[in-house]
Amino acid sequence: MAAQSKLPSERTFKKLVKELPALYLQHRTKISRAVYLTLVVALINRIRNAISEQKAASARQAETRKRPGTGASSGEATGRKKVEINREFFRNLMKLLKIVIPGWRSKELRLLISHSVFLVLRTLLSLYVAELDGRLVSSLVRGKGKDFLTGLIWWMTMAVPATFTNSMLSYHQCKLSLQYRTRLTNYIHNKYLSHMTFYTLSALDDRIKNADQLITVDVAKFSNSLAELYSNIAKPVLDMAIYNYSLSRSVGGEGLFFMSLIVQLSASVMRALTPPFGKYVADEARLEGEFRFQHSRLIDYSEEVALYHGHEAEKDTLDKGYFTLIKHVNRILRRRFYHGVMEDFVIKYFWGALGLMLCSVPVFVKIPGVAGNNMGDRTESFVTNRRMLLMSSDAFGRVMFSYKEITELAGYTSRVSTFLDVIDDVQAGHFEKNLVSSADTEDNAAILRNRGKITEGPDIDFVDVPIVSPNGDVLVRALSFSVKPGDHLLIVGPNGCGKSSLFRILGGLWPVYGGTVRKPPFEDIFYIPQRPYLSRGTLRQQIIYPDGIREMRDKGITDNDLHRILSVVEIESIVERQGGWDSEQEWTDVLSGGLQQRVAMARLFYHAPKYAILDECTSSVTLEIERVMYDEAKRLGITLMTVSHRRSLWQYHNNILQFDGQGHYIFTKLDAEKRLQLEDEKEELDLQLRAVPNIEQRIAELTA
Ligand SMILES: Nc1ncnc2c1ncn2[C@@H]1O[C@H](COP(=O)(O)OP(=O)(O)OP(=O)(O)O)[C@@H](O)[C@H]1O
Repeated sequence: MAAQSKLPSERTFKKLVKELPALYLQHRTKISRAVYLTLVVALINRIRNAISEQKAASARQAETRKRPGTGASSGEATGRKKVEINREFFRNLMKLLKIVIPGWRSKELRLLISHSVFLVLRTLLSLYVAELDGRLVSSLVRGKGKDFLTGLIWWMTMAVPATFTNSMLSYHQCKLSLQYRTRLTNYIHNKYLSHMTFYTLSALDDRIKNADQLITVDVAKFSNSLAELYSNIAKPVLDMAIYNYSLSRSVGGEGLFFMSLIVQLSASVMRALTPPFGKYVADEARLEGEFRFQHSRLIDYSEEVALYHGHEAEKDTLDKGYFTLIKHVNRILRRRFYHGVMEDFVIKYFWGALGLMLCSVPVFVKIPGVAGNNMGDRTESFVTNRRMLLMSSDAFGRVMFSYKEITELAGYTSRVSTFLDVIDDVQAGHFEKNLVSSADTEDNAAILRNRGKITEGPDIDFVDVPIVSPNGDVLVRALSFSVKPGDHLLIVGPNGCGKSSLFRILGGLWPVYGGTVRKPPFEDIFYIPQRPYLSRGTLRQQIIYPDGIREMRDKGITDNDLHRILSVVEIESIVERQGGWDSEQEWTDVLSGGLQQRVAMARLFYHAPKYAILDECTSSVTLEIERVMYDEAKRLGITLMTVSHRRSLWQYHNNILQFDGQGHYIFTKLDAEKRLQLEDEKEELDLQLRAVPNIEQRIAELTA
């Protein structure tokens, strides 16, 4: 409907066409005729665009009507996808522009304005230089030495503002790119690091694969591309307008108009033949991200890979990633090559010939109102016109080339804005992840559709809460248990039964699909995993994480207190060994697994929360240290929730939550009777395990 309203009625259109010649003749000067003709072309263009938009809209309507039953033709769908500089691109770009230029008083807008002032200044200076050039050559041809010398002095004088302006332009462009990047990075960091989005994006959603690459590389490329595009478009457009206006004064508006028409037509053909560079760029960035990710994975797990001698397998994966990327880049290179040949031929040679023809107009045709036609005048006007024409065609060429740059910008725009959209979506609680097949059963699907209730209270209480993994696997249908202060809870069960998942729900990382979860505020629960997280920073920061030194001081804790905490877990010597509290190291490399677990326990004692979740966090320490840790935690009044297979830990807990790995569980008191039962179960399991080699031995005997 919107497209229809843009079209004039057939009657108005016919009337308009009839009146065109009469209106043209009413214009007396060359300039007003040129302006008039340009307006007519613009009008025709608008009508043409409106018609094609209307056609596209009706085709879309027809397709929507056709889709149920017959199925849409995929060719048309891909065809539409190929047009990347579409409404969606502009909508996304506007959204990003609002972030990078947040208001009328922003620094970015001020930079943009002063950039524009320098752009205008440079065009005016170039115009003056073109005229000066003509005058200089003319005075040479006429043999006027004094005029020539004066011209030369002016020429050198103009060099000062011209060179300053040029440097200012590149300075502004770089500064703008930097500003855009800073705004966008700040905006993304604020979103990405709030509401645990960095976790949900990678664990609960499949849409964004390499957030790191998006934030570090793609945002920089987008900012660069946007800053470049402004100077690559604003300046040539301005140049074209000013030079064409000046040219029309000496070669006549009609000549210029017909030349513009031919140029327009060839430009349209070129545009139609331009491959979708935007999509190529987006794909390339994605493949680059995947390749980088594979390398950073190798660095993260270098020790494990080295111990497995897994370098050949890793090399295969890396080579595959690299060749996929290079295959794509080569494809783009080939397309760019053919496109470059066409572009050069049309822009440099075809349009150059047209320009020469235009410059010859004042020589062969007497233009009314243009003074003098002797040798000197002709030379002056030819030199000036040719220079202006070269600059104007160069400007037009740059506008044409910028189409390619716009498509590249479209690629980055699409990646960055998709990233922001997915963040919004995920923060609104909507995830997209490949589900396991069991998620399709009606019961499980019903669970996935539901949402439970989360309330705050002094204790932990789960009532009929399902445990569901991010890929839709229902591990436990309805879990109920509670932990009151002082009720230390032991959680046991086979691998993958959902023990850690329970904590992910408690920590608010995974959605609650049903029932009710009551839990204390976030700062009252502290989590210690099997592989403790050691941040970048000083040794002190490892103990007080996630607090900073200011929070530590606010709490009235000193380095001596930290020293005392370390002495509980018997690692106070590391302070001296590692070069003091302020020494910075890659702590995961310099501390052994057991030391890292002790640092994590020290962290727990520093924070002394109401509840602590200990997820296999003492697996690498001796039984003696484990006892010290548990005694100290209890002394500090911390209620413990432990996941562990270690029998030695049973004595520290008075409740047990036991999963069977089949979706069932028992929540009961961990008294002497239960301990005996667990002992029996464990012994039976050990016996079964011990029987396995015997069976293997028997098979070997039989087959021998
Ligand atoms: N981010 C994730 N995406 C998909 N599935 C997941 C994710 N995290 C965990 N799971 C799945 O959820 C199930 C339960 O995992 P969980 O970590 O709770 O096991 P666990 O009982 O703690 O096992 P373990 O004793 O081996 O640590 C497993 O099948 C696991 O594969």
